[in-house]
Amino acid sequence: LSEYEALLKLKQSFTRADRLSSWLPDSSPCSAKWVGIICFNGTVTGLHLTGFDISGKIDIEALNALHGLRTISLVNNSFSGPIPDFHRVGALKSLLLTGNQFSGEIPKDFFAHITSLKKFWISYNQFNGTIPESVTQLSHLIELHLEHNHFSGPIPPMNIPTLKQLDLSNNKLEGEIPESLSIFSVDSFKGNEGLCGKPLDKVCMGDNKTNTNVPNQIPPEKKTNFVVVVVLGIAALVFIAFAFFTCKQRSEEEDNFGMLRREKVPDSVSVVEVHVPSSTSNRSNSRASETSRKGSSRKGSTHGKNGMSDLVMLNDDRGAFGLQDLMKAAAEVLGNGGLGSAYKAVMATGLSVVVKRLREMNRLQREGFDAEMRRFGRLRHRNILTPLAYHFRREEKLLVSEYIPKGSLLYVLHGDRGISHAELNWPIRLKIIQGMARGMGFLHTEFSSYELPHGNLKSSNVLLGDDYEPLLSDYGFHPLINTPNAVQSMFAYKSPEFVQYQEVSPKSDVYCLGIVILEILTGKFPSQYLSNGKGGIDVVQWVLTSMYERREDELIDPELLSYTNSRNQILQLLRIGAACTESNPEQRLDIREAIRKIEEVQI
Ligand SMILES: Nc1ncnc2c1ncn2[C@@H]1O[C@H](COP(=O)(O)OP(=O)(O)OP(=O)(O)O)[C@@H](O)[C@H]1O
Repeated sequence: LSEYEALLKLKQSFTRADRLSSWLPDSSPCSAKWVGIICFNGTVTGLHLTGFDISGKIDIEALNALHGLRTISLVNNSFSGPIPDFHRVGALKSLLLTGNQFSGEIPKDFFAHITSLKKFWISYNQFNGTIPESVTQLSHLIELHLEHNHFSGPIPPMNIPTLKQLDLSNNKLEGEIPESLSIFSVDSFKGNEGLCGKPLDKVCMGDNKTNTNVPNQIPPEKKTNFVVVVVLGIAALVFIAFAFFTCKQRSEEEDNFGMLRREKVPDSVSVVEVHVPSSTSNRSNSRASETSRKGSSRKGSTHGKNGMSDLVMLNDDRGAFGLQDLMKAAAEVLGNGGLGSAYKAVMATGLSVVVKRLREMNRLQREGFDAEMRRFGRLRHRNILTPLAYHFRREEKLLVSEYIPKGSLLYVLHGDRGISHAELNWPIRLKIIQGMARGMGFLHTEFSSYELPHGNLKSSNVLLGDDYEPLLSDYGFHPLINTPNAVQSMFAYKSPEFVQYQEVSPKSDVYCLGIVILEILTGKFPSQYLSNGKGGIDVVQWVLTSMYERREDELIDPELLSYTNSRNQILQLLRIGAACTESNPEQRLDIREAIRKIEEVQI
């Protein structure tokens, strides 16, 4: 069977499929963009029929003929009966069946043949029986949603390190929660009367029978665990004390970065505006005023007076300075992003700079790192922030840029609703979008051989100049970072192609550009910026649904609604934003098309 024949066969097995009218004989599912079909390199990789009100049978033979199929979403439809033999469809990564009427038991070995699964959602169905033991074989599983079914019996001893989301709530499960799952919250288990053990406050008694809430009593079989915990605790304390003394010694011996180190940077905060307590600030200020010496670094110099490697100036548009000047400056923590922490430093000369400590950039040795930095230093474009200087040591890398007083687009758009936000009128928002697009075009030319010429475009990395001309920062880091760190810290790795296929390309930058465009037009904080997805709004999904339902006006930031004459241009840009965030990179605009369309929008 060819792909189109297989899909038409599948459609025939459905009893209500009114919305699949674009699935027509003799057309190609990928190039003719059949609704609900996701393609990659011309092959069908996803079947996303969410909320299509379809019922009937699911022809597994037909699905089996789609060799590239990796994700199936039939969420919120009306399928019923036992779970189909999805385990016969090869290499599935996501199987999402939430919100149907499936019922009966899941066969014992169901998961043994489908070990590639990363997401398995069957919540809000009518499944019963026990959770099959074979679930423990899903070693890549990230999300497991079984909530609101009728599962009974014990939870299998799952020990899956990749598991990030677990919801077993509102079933009839009983017995002790396996210790490996005690890290999940109470919500993952609530609504199961017979469950006991952590994180619930029901202690298990005897043969895994539950007891009422007696949290302070330690049952005999737990006493050995208790001893082990105490021993481990002491070992951890010894280790921490050792690490503390070693670090302290090292930092005193090695460098003079005491001032920068003294600031305590909060962890796991995506954006923070932290101000140094005034005592520290004053102390730094007074030190700064003691000195009036000139910068100690010259362009290309690498060693300061004390023999310690110094700053290398990349661009002396703002005058030369050295590490000594930085260390004597008044410093303030700006935030702790994925790539490291950022400090504002005001030097004695009055120049304010941002010093970014690059935490994860250990892929290149000195020469490679120098070469990349020199590339950055040569960049000249009105929408690009060219760094001023850098510092390289194996254990400490700093990148110094000019401080831009208005701050980032993120702050101006979602921070306090002060004057800057009021100034974000339609012409200025258009100017920001067009400037960002030009900056991206420039980077895609300059770094055309890079997989990700920017790699980390998001509103906190778009700084706003005095006249609201946007300046892109934190670009071009891809060659410097090892992949696992890049995955954690660069926004391009949140693109759908990475989530689904672990692939990134210059089109991933287009996805990031699209997110910022939608953020600017809707005025909403995109949930895509958060790693746990909690908070903000999934702007991509919201825009898709509202456009599909012809309710585009609700997408526009209420603060732009007074620009009634510009409604069409705003909608035109919303459509461009949607085309940039298209989940299939093949169907997504490429950067040149995106720039051309963005430039066409006139006030
Ligand atoms: N040159 C600058 N001028 C003014 N503010 C800046 C400058 N560089 C960064 N900032 C602001 O400082 C804050 C922290 O920056 P940082 O780059 O550490 O965080 P981030 O952008 O959230 O994360 P990432 O490390 O992924 O880029 C952000 O709000 C950012 O907008």
